[in-house]
Amino acid sequence: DGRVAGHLPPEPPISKPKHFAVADYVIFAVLLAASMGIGLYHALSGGRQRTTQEFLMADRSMRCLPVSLSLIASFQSAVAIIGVPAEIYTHGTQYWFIGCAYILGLLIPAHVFIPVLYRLRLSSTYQYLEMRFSKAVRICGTLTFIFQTVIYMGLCVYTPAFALNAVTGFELWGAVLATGLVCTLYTTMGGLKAVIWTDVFQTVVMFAGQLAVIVVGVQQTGGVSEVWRKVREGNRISALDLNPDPTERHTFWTLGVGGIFLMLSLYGVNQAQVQRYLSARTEKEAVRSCYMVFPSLQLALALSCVMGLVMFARYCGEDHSDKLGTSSKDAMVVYFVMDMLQGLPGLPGLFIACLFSAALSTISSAFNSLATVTMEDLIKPHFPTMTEARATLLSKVLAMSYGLLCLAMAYLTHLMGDSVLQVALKIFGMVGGPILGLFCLGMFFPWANSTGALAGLGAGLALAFWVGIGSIVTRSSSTRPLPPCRAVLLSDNMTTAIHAALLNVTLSRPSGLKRFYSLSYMWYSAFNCFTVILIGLIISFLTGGLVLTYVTPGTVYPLLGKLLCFLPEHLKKKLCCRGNMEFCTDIHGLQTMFANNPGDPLTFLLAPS
Ligand SMILES: O=C(O)CCCC[C@@H]1SC[C@@H]2NC(=O)N[C@@H]21
Ligand code: NA
Repeated sequence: DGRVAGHLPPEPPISKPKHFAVADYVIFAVLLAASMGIGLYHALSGGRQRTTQEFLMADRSMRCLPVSLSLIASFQSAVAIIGVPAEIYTHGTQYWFIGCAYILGLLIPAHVFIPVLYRLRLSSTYQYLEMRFSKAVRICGTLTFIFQTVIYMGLCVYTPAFALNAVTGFELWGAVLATGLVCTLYTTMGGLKAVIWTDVFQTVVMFAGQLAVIVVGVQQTGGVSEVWRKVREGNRISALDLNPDPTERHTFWTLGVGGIFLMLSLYGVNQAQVQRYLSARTEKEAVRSCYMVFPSLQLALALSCVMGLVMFARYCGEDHSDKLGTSSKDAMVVYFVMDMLQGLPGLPGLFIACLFSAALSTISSAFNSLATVTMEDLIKPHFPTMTEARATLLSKVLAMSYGLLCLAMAYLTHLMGDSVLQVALKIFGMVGGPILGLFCLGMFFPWANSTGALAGLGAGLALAFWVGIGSIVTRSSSTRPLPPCRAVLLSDNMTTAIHAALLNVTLSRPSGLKRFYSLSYMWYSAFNCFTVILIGLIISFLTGGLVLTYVTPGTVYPLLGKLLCFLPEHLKKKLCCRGNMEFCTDIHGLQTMFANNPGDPLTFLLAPS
């Protein structure tokens, strides 16, 4: 075709996207106004947010559809909208395998965590820790959650503003302030009802914005087949990578298995999600809402991955950081969107609305849950006589102050690394993992006591931060990006020769501590969860033996009984896991058990100290 091998026709020069048209600002303003409207509506309707039951728990009256859309919105923010396409653009579609983690990652919360937590009729999920262990464990759990959420919130506020500013000069702190204030206002006025219904609206806007970018992007890149060809050429379609090496950043194991623990820490025990489950009118509605999350989460994942592929087909993996003034691929995603949508009035505004919807719905969930746990776990226990009016007012003041605090945190997270997706996943792994471990220790190990729980949490967090900070400091978590697709077109045998040469260059395998730091951050949740459980059991054993301490009814899940469900009933009784959720829950029952079968293998474990 007249082309000399190795020379491709030059890519059309990308013109710097223009600033926004009026229509774009109008769409963005409509989003903020609509969110405010929903907040105002819930402030003036229903019980007018006069009680904490309504303000923090939506009167436990919600149906499964809004709850499920709100569950998606909580952990699908601008970080995913921008970070996932950047991930796919740079490293290929390996990340898409995290979708496999959504199956068990939602089934276990639906059938293990929700039944236990719903039947205890909690407001804060950390009340569970006091019922199962002690007040000290509850306080530590709450403080850990607050720490995690404040940092995560900062990241969620900063991401859209930073990316927009890098590409379009969109006023950075003006956007952060506008987002933060609107969000604080409607959350403070309308409580959980407003947060859930604005989440529903914002999730719809989020999907619409991503779809628009994909449709326009495919059309402007020459159609689906052209996109597919370019993506294949640039080998961005990753094959199933079964490499068992835990330091390999993204493989089927780190995403599909490690991702399950990440999902459990978010959809099983995270206050923002548990509060939504508890706001459902019945346990069945709560379980159904958890099931309904699955298709929407897969859709969200697919949209952001396809967006990354279309972006790759457009720019072929080249680096345009010179035009952007920043090397982060996250900013490049916004550049791609503005490049696609410019000249289509209103569409850039739709994408901005999509970005800020994703951010708003996560930030509002975050600091509504912060206000709830601060109120329920840290304040109410010390002021039992506080009147409803004062308690609700205080909750509103808390929501406001957390909103302002997150603006302050915004900048800190920017320093944590270049890929926002990676920073978010690390935060969840480092802090969410140990909290998950604490709940698993309580629910599945009746022998664990509060000393063990505290020691386990402490060890888990210490190890988590050692690995996490270590990986950031030694920058051992960044992986080489795949080559752009404009690599010189080589004849086949030349390519094979080069691959062979590359393969026998043994990559410098990190050893010892360096290898420890290069553990994939997708394993942080699992690794930290198991650390908490292991240390928790050992310390429990050392501080009280495996004597069964009194366990509050309903706080233990008969995991043993369920796993051994194939055993005949009398054997299960011997293994001391009776019926549903009432595992050896009363001293009398314990003594009866001794009396009935003195010789059984477990008795010495249960002998009164
Ligand atoms: O988007 C964010 O704010 C956080 C990044 C994604 C967090 C995890 S990834 C697995 C699960 N699926 C989601 O959509 N969010 C969570
Ligand atoms: Na969101």
